[in-house]
Amino acid sequence: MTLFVKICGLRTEQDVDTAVEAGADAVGFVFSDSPRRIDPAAAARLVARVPESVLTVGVFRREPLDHVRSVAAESGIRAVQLHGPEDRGYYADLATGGWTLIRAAAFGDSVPRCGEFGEDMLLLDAPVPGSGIAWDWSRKQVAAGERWLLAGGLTPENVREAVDVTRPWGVDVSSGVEASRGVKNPALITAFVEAARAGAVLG
Ligand SMILES: O=C(O)c1ccccc1N[C@@H]1O[C@H](COP(=O)(O)O)[C@@H](O)[C@H]1O
Repeated sequence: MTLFVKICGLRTEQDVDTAVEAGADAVGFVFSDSPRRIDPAAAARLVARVPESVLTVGVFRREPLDHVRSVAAESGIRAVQLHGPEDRGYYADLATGGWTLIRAAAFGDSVPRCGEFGEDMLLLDAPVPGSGIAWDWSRKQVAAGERWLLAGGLTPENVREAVDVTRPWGVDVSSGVEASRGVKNPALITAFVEAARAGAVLG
């Protein structure tokens, strides 16, 4: 099994092409308040460049359901990642749209289980998403074998150790592959994907 790698917060053609060529499994576009925010029309142009084999993910934080549906439809993304307090009804509604669902839970929340809200993947993140601040990964609460992604403060330098310690199904990064806040560095994207998969022993 290969480690699933998602590169998030992409805003340019070069970002997308670099992530795809590096072998990322998923690319993310942020549609909520963030230095990485992108509008749905611009995202649609980038989504069109992404091969079918790579999952396109829209990232939302505390947005109304109708807004998420409308942005997801306009941009053409295939997965929705939610960072808010959405309830099971919210997930059930989105599931009818056919999107792959990713539920983000902050470290420190009650012990999360992948699928308990109907999500397809669970993302265990720092309390402030997209901050680039790492948390104590050794205290991760997700059971081995679940479809979960580790996120929060990952970089090309620390991702290997983080994977060895936590044995996630996948990893997700934004700040750690940037030259400055909101601006990706292609060399760091490539280095991150390579480092994440180098000698991985997965649980
Ligand atoms: O990146 C953001 O600005 C963002 C905004 C709102 C919700 C989620 C956001 N990013 C997610 O945060 C983690 C990665 O964070 P880091 O920068 O690598 O520490 C990842 O799940 C992004 O999708």
